[in-house]
Amino acid sequence: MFLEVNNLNKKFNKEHVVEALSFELEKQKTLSILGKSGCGKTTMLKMISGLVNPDSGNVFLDGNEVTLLKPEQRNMVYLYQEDLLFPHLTIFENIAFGLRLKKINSKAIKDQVDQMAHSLELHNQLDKMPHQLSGGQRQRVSFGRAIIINPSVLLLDEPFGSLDSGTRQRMQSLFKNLTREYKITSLFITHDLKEAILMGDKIGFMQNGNLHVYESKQDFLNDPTTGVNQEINFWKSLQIEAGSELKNTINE
Ligand SMILES: Nc1ncnc2c1ncn2[C@@H]1O[C@H](COP(=O)(O)OP(=O)(O)OP(=O)(O)O)[C@@H](O)[C@H]1O
Repeated sequence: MFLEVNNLNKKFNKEHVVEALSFELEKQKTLSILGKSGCGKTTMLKMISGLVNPDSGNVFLDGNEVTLLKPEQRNMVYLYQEDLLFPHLTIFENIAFGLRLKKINSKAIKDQVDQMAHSLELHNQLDKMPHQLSGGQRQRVSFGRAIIINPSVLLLDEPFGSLDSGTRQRMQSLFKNLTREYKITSLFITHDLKEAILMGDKIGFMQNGNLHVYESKQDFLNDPTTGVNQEINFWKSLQIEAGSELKNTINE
């Protein structure tokens, strides 16, 4: 398996935030992760990326143990909602940043940034500075900057949480296309049920520091312990209400 997480544990003071957490993920798949606020999702991503050390447990990437490697030695990128761009660099240079660190030649950098900017529909924005872009455009730059260095795993912590619903939908389909084009493996934390279902090849639900990954999306939808049924029933009841209101209007 490409990413293997074995029995991770983390306590902060006396609080057991992540407990006996294990799961696996195939290459080029996206695992959506849902779970209540405070259940340990961010702590889990930070341990996988190396930003927080686990008390015990192991992380394997492509068969190699990375548990105690520094974040920059893992080739993973952790991306969160308000990921900041470099304010003094143009959009081109923000996207190119990781390639410049790798000392790639200028012609190859230009080609790769141009291709990425086209995929992200940012090709007319490359000369601007970050403060001249909208929130959704800035979020796309963050993605471009993360993906262009070809990370082994992309760790996304509610990446679209701050966007309005229209922009969020466009970002979801853009991200879907990017995952295919750039063959991305990712963990995708979200509080939005629909987004989890749309974005994930698989769905995991986190509770009390533990993650359960379902065999199929249907298995997740069938599990009464997640509360997902209540949400679906709520939307269904609205539909029924809207339908009967429509009928009444027609009959009046
Ligand atoms: N550095 C820290 N020191 C002490 N406690 C922490 C630390 N980081 C996280 N916690 C605690 O661990 C628990 C889990 O936090 P975490 O951020 O992982 O949750 P989450 O599931 O990502 O929540 P949310 O959905 O609200 O972002 C919380 O009770 C939090 O207060």
